Amino acid sequence: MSSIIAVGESYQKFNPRAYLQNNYMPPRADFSSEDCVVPWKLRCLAEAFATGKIHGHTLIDIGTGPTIYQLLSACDHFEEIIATDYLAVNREVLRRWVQGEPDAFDWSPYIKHVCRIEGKGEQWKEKEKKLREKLKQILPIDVHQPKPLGSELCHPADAMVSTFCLEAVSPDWPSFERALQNITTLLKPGGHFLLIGALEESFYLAGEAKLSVVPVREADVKEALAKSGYQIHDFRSYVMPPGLKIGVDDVSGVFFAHAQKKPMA
Ligand SMILES: C[S@@+](CC[C@H](N)C(=O)[O-])C[C@H]1O[C@@H](n2cnc3c(N)ncnc32)[C@H](O)[C@@H]1O
Ligand SMILES: O=[N+]([O-])c1ccc2c(c1)CN[C@@H](CO)C2
Repeated sequence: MSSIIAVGESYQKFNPRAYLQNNYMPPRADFSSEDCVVPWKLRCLAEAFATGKIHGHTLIDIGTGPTIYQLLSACDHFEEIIATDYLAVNREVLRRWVQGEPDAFDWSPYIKHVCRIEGKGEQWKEKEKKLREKLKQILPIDVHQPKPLGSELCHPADAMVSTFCLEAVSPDWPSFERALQNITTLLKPGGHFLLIGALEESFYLAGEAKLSVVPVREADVKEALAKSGYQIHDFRSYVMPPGLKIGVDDVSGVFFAHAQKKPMA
């Protein structure tokens, strides 16, 4: 288990601002082309919610980090959104965005893009206000614990999202699969799960921190989801173009999975 402790220690140096700079600013955050990675991720999420299949009272995001893009299409379909992260610094970054602090990261290009692709004529300031109102809890989490939230969550969530967390916090494959089992206890039977992650990545940088990543392939993710009792509705992969391999990691691509936890047998 010491390797899980080593992962936790490596995250103490995680710098949210550097992480945001590396992954959520140009060139990776280029909205001029649908071929760019960030528009691809936002489109996967918008299309999943546009099916109308994913709705309910509470959605939980696992390993939210300092980002909110992954919640922009979700916020129209839930009353309450619970964000979670292992690091207090990330929970604080989220709180500052929710409170509209002037020095918070500017997500407006993302919010404008999602309003555009959703095509509902929603004003971006409305969507920003709606997400801030629904982001009611920002909780500590450790996906390596059988009860990742401790005793915090009183009843299972109606839906779950997780982006770039499991493979970035698991020292090896068995640990990834155990973490997936652990977070699956937070989702109600029949609940939908949207999972985004890195393909065949072994490290990424976040300021002083160099984080180890367990390299995963499409087949591994599909197998882990099946073993954790999910039916897969949609699975897509994005190949990282050379121009977006900028030295902040060695990621080969990004996967998107829309899965549903099978009802109790
Ligand atoms: C690569 S970042 C992903 C952030 C964000 N979801 C995104 O899409 O960019 C991984 C996140 O996992 C968090 N994390 C680290 N150890 C964790 C653990 N044991 N359980 C849950 N989250 C953890 C980190 O604090 C970090 O915010
Ligand atoms: O291309 N992207 O949009 C993007 C966004 C976030 C992350 C990556 C790539 C690759 N590294 C992961 C951490 O394992 C985080």
